[in-house]
Amino acid sequence: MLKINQLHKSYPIGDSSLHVLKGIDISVEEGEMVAIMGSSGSGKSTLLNIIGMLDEADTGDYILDGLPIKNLTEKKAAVYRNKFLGFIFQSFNLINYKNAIENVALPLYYQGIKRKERIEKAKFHLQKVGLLDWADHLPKELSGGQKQRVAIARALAANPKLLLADEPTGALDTKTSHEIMAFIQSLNDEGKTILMVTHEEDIANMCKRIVRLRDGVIMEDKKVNQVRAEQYV
Ligand SMILES: Nc1ncnc2c1ncn2[C@@H]1O[C@H](COP(=O)(O)OP(=O)(O)OP(=O)(O)O)[C@@H](O)[C@H]1O
Repeated sequence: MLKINQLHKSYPIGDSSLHVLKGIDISVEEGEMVAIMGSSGSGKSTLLNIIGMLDEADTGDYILDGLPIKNLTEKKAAVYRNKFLGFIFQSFNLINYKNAIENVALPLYYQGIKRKERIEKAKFHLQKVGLLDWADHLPKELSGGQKQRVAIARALAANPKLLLADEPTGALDTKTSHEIMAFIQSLNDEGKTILMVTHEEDIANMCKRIVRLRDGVIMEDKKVNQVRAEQYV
């Protein structure tokens, strides 16, 4: 699914620079569910943003689904992003003035899909996350867990090969976190490849593999016995 070789990334800070990723090597196969952990500032989000083609590495190779991701025009990057990737964020990133179904349908608009089909597909995905009855509601009328479900439905709408999640349970209480993780696990059971950043050890243990970063290098990369979230729901 993806292969990264000797990835480096620095940010300019005044006259000097901050070397954030220092030679990352990682491969993720189709069907995996991987947690990226590490203390604050270790480079987790930077790595996820590069994998998500929201940012670019300085040096190193990144191959996504057989395609080398390097020096792409913004237009081409946007096409690949829409085709391959779905994003879930800690703060949901829903559009406040659009209702749930319009939020879910939005990525399909960027794929050039006609309105009727967009709404049909959005309905299907809202149903999948159990929120069809809430289709007409604005984000402010939804609970945190419901907002994250809408965000997951939106991430799934364009049928991405890889789901990227940055602290998807970071803004949720424990019970809701477990409900969301149970749902994410069910997506992985269906074959979706998932990569998530988390601070929480119990959430990471609900993945199948944990990669630990420290100061921009991978300290540990190991398979784990997946804890099923539904037992806590
Ligand atoms: N756009 C940027 N410009 C300058 N420095 C940045 C930028 N983005 C991140 N950094 C710095 O790079 C380092 C790594 O940041 P990153 O967000 O990847 O860490 P993280 O492991 O995700 O941390 P957290 O768990 O706190 O979100 C931090 O020191 C951060 O301040």
